[in-house]
Amino acid sequence: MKSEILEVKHLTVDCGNHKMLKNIISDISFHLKRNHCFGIVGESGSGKSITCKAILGLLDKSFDVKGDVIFNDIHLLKEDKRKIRHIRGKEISMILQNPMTSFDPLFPVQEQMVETFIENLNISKKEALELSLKGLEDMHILHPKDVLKKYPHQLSGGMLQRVMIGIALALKPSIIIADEPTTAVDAINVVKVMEQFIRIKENHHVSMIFISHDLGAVSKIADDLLVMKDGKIVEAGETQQVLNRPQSEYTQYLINIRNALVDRFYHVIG
Ligand SMILES: Nc1ncnc2c1ncn2[C@@H]1O[C@H](COP(=O)(O)OP(=O)(O)OP(=O)(O)O)[C@@H](O)[C@H]1O
Repeated sequence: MKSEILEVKHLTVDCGNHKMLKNIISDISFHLKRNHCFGIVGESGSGKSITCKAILGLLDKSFDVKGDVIFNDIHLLKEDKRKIRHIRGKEISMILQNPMTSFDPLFPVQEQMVETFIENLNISKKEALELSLKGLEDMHILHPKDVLKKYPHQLSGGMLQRVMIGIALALKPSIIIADEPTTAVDAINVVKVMEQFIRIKENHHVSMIFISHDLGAVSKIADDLLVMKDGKIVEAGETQQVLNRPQSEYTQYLINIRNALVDRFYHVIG
């Protein structure tokens, strides 16, 4: 078995038509090792989300995607849509920035979890119900039976995100892609959501791509790091090496921002 579970080779994304073509991602290559966490960091607009959407075939026709994305010997950019949909549901789970957009506001959480599990795991309704409860228990969510009966708007962003992580994990994917999973979460829940991710990394056999503009958050969890700016790779390497001996001015700038924030935090709390 290869040590890399996902390889991205020379990924390039352009947007628009022949009259006005805008390059968004330029020649990105990296690989995700099995049971490792790969962090992608960069400021807003650097191309982190478009990179992940391109990998998963989630970009619409206005985008032109070139390069190779190889998951377990399957060339994702060349496969037919049905197979990709199956891989996306079962093998690669994505956790989005805003959990509210992942749920249908009209149905209680339980119904949506059960439906997702039946569709992706081919199990009975009773088994799907049991798995829903277990999914929330695994996330250390208190009163899981009550939470299951709630509609999405009755839960906080942080709670919904933890439900989302519970669903993603219960599907037992090979890869989890988390795109800024703490953006829509309040400060107290950010810690809880980060704890869940660190626990997942330690206890579950899952490979992960963790995307954030926050170098501090990424560095807590990622084994390897890729720094992006304007759709290009600025720097890549083992996380500690990148943090301790940054080779580019831009990475140093991100480290300085992070250090200034930490200093300010300790100043405020005395
Ligand atoms: N639908 C679109 N059409 C055209 N350009 C787009 C579209 N979506 C994103 N872009 C452009 O692609 C570039 C990368 O955007 P992307 O959302 O990947 O950045 P990001 O690093 O994920 O930032 P953020 O953290 O704010 O989401 C930006 O310049 C953005 O303006």
